[in-house]
Amino acid sequence: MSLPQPHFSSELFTALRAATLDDWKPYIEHEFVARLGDGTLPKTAFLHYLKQDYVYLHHYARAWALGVVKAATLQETRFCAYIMHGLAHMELPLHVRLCAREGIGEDELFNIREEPENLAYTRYVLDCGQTGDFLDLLTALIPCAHGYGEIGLDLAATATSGTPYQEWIDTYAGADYQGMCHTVGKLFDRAAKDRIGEDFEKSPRWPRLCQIFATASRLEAGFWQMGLKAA
Ligand SMILES: Cc1ncc(C[n+]2csc(CCO)c2C)c(N)n1
Repeated sequence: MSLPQPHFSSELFTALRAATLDDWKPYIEHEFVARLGDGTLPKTAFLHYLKQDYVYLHHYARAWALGVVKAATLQETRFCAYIMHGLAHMELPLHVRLCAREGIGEDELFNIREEPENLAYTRYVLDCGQTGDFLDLLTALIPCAHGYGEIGLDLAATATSGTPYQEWIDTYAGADYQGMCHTVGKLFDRAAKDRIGEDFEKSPRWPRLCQIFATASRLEAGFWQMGLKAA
């Protein structure tokens, strides 16, 4: 079955996704995702994922902060600072609230032992930003942001009614999150055009961008698999 086309209207995302579909599909169609949709994902697996994700989001926020440093225009700086602020003050507190309902406090969250899959992914993204430029960094960040947008849309269309994960699905399928993906996609295209021109695939940097995008997608699939270990 072929995946539906997402609507993020980023030319570069669309091109990278098409070029690396063998790594993209196992992320988007992972068993963890399917079981969020049909409601069979054990709560232990979801909570394990959520606790690791708290630490993940901290490092992900640091990576957007690195974007502030690597930005070449004030618009890029402002945008990265805006996303980082949203992560620190909205996304992370949401995880804290979800975990608090299960009796897990924020101290425990901050001090959890990071799984190797989590360490690998977060530090890989930061390393892409440190060794590369703003475009390399964004290419490592996009599979996270856009992948969840695509998964949200897929699940909103296919989920079994009554799944306990409906709130999670609605968050990522919702207009706010989809709008954010759209805005990030526009920034991504602008950043690419400013650095490698309009014809992305002809740039000498294209193979490296594909490699970064595919690696981040594989690390996302690994993150889902890590969640299932607690099932
Ligand atoms: C492993 C992992 N990958 C992706 C996301 C999704 N995500 C991370 S930050 C953010 C909001 C701003 O981009 C979203 C949707 C996640 N939570 N955990």
